[in-house]
Parts: sequence; C-alpha cells; structure tokens
Amino acid sequence: MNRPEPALHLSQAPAAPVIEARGVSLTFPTADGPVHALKDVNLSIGQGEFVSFIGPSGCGKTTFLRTIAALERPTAGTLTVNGMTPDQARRARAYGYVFQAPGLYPWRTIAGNISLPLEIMGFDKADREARIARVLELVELGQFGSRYPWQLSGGMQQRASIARALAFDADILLMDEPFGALDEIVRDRLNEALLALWARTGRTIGFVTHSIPEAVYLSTRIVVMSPRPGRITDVIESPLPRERPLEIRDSKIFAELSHRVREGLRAGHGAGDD
Ligand SMILES: Nc1ncnc2c1ncn2[C@@H]1O[C@H](COP(=O)(O)OP(=O)(O)OP(=O)(O)O)[C@@H](O)[C@H]1O
Repeated sequence: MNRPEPALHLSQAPAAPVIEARGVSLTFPTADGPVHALKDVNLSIGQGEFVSFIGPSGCGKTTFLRTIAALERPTAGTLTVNGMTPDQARRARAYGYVFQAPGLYPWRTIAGNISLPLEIMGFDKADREARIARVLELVELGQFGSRYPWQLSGGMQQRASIARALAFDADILLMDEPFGALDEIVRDRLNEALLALWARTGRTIGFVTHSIPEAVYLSTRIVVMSPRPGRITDVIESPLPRERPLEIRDSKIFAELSHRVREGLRAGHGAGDD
C-alpha cells in the first residue's frame, strides 16, 4: 500500500552541500595533445560525509581533489566549497590537505611542523600551543611534539601530517592517498584512528585511495572513477554503520560492497574514449 511520505521536519531537511561539482571538466594541454583529466564530473558531498575516490592510475582522483583545493582550475563547469569558489574557500581556510608523503620539515620538531601554517596564518603563540596540544592528542602523538620527524616511524609521521591539517579547525579534510606507502598493519591502525577522529570531530572527508578494502572500510560513499577521460562511473552508498570495528571487514555485507567496487573498476577499465 502506498502511504503518503511524512512531511519533512525542518531539522531533517538535507543540509546544503559542502562540496558541489556541476559538469566539472579539466583538460591539460600537453605536448602530446590535450589530456582530459576530468570530464563532466557531477558530485555533491554533504556535511560529515566520508567520501572515497577510487580508480586506476590517471583517472583524475588527485586532479579532482586538487581542484577542490584550488590547486587546479576547472576548464568547464562549476565547483563550490561551502558555497564559495575554491579560491575563496582556500582563503577562508575551509579545508586541510594531507598529501601522499607526510612532507614534514626535518629541521622542525613535530610541534614546530604543526605550528608552521598557524604561524603563517597569524595565530598567536598561546593559541598555537593550545591547538598543537589538542591535535597531537587527537592523533595520539601527545608525547611526541618535541621529537623530530626522522625520530618517528612512517605511520607516526603521517599522523603528524594529519594533525597539521586539523590544527586550524577546517571543516573539510582532503586526503590524497595518505596511507599508500605504509604496511598493512600500520595502515589498519591508521584507518581505525581516522574513523575514530572522523566520528569525534564530524569533519567532511574526501579521501583518495587505490585500495578497495580501505575505501569500503572508511567511506559513507565510494566514488568509482575511470580514465581517458577521467570521470565518475559509479557512486556507491555504504550501508555499513558509522561505528566500524576492523572485524566488519569479515562480514558478508563488506564482501558484497567490495565486489561492487571491483565490478565498477572492471567496467570502467579500458572503456575510455578520449
Ligand atoms: N599538470 C599536469 N599536466 C599535464 N597532465 C596532467 C597534469 N596533472 C595531471 N595530469 C594528467 O591528468 C590525468 C589525471 O591525473 P591524476 O594525477 O589526477 O590521476 P590519479 O587518478 O590521481 O592517478 P594516480 O592514482 O596515479 O595518482 C593523468 O593522465 C595525468 O597524467
């Protein structure tokens, strides 16, 4: 029996998207001709979502993240971040960006590295110190602020770079394959830590990965992309609960989701028409 939909209560109304891409294309002119890094990308990301981008090398994952961060400019379409242009959003410090490599300065301590963008942004010393202490606790490096990067393991360095991206309270965290270079066990631990941090802070996260289990374990939505031209071929809503112990990866539903992502990757593979 068809029942009328209950009236939408105001508090349940969908929030305005934090990131909205409409018909976004980006073509790089190169000596070998134009490279269509992104073609007609449409995507809305809401507050508090964890969205992963997965796809073969060259499908435009990094380019899309960089476009959100105003590090690249679309050649067509519109992109807004918190309702602003990416440039305005960058100036409003709307996001923190975590790169593939931790990129910490070896001559600065961990606290000094986290402090650097805060110094550039003009936060006073007391505020900086309070922020550094808070984010170091968040990534469980509370005891390591006075160490130098080379005194820490790769996983700890990557956590420090996440702390640096969190220190100025950006609502959005953009992460480009942050755990790609780490071994499985460390990666598992950091995946768990990132989920806990996401649950505690309610950040909106855009996350690039090559790993199907990582995408499925972390995301509320998985965006599958394919190259030549770089485009979205599938968007998968995750039915997994927000609370996710690592063992959830042994469940049937996890296997089914992984299968769908794999099928999406396979379907997009070699289907380009650049
Ligand atoms: N500055 C640039 N100039 C020319 N071509 C570029 C530039 N940046 C990216 N490209 C090309 O755009 C396409 C998309 O690149 P992008 O780095 O976004 O892919 P990706 O999916 O992140 O790949 P990977 O998984 O290997 O990091 C590729 O063909 C790449 O060679």
